[in-house]
Amino acid sequence: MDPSLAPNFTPVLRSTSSSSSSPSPPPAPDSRKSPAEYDLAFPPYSLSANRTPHQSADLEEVPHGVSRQARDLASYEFPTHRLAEVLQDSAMQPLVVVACGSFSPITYLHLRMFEMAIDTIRETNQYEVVGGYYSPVSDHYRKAGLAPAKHRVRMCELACERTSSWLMVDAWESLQPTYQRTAVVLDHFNYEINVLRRGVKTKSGERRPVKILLLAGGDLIESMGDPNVWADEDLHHILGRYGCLIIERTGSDVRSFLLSHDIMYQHRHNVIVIKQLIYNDISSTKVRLFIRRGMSVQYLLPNSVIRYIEEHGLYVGMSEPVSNVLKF
Ligand SMILES: Nc1ncnc2c1ncn2[C@@H]1O[C@H](COP(=O)(O)OP(=O)(O)OP(=O)(O)O)[C@@H](O)[C@H]1O
Ligand SMILES: NC(=O)c1ccc[n+]([C@@H]2O[C@H](COP(=O)(O)O)[C@@H](O)[C@H]2O)c1
Repeated sequence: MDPSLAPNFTPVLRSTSSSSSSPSPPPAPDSRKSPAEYDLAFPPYSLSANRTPHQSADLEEVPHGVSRQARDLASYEFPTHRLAEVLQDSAMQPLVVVACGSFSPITYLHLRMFEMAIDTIRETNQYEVVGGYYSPVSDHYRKAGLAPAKHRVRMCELACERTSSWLMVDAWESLQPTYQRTAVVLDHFNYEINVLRRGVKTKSGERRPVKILLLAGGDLIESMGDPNVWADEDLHHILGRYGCLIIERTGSDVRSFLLSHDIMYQHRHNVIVIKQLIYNDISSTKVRLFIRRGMSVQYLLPNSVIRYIEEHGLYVGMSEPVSNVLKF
């Protein structure tokens, strides 16, 4: 059944206590907390499309722990600590941006993708971004270079909490016992946000459904032309029911691809292409290679992620086919 049509909505709204002005004492690293207790030292930021363009977070050195998500489905909770509860401008449609991928490891490019997206979305004057999520793929996605999902989720968490004021990581996909297609992952976000939480409130108290958009690079979109990788039915679901924000990637001609692909063309009004005004081509594959060769990866990914990789000895002993590495 279409999850947004499920009867008897059960609103599960988070507490607003995190807006308290007095900072709490720092929690122990990796302690389990309820979503409402996340990041108490930092008030939630408005993600209005009209937010100050230069708002940033410099949290790298903040000496507090970053909550760790559940490591099994039994204790899983959808993270909402940075999901806006109230739409600031009722003339706008609320929007959540979701990036699916390996993130092995997450880099500054993956973080920049969301900032490029928010700038482009603001220009449309149609949407207000109320949340942004990474959904790292599970270990069942057999791709060379994947560190175990628990590490990839944790690195994304560190990157989000230490360098961003609005991004979150959802571990649901990574905890599934089998590989979940992207269409299913987007349905999960829709279920959590629009069915269980009934969207977001406007200032007058009315509830609005949230539009969910997949954020992806041009290479991922071009892979949608391969019927062995993506089913047509899934593409109609992803592009028709949800929608897509595509970051142009050096060397990929997204606009020609959109024009030539029948399903993409059919749903073109649900697709927003993001031009990279400053090209960023940081590649996780290259980062893994540098680590294996003992080279520096400083300034390619957040310090907290580099420290985590070192502490856990990630990527050091692995090997990848030369053809993989030379592609990037
Ligand atoms: N240089 C880039 N420009 C635009 N988008 C990118 C770029 N690199 C990655 N992406 C996008 O980031 C998302 C997550 O990518 P993912 O971690 O799965 O692969 P990757 O970054 O290419 O890493 P790997 O090198 O391990 O294949 C995908 O949507 C991908 O298209
Ligand atoms: N049919 C599908 O739903 C499908 C196919 C290929 C990749 N993906 C997703 O795209 C993301 C990135 O994949 P790659 O790293 O292989 O480009 C992953 O989250 C993966 O699950 C989904």
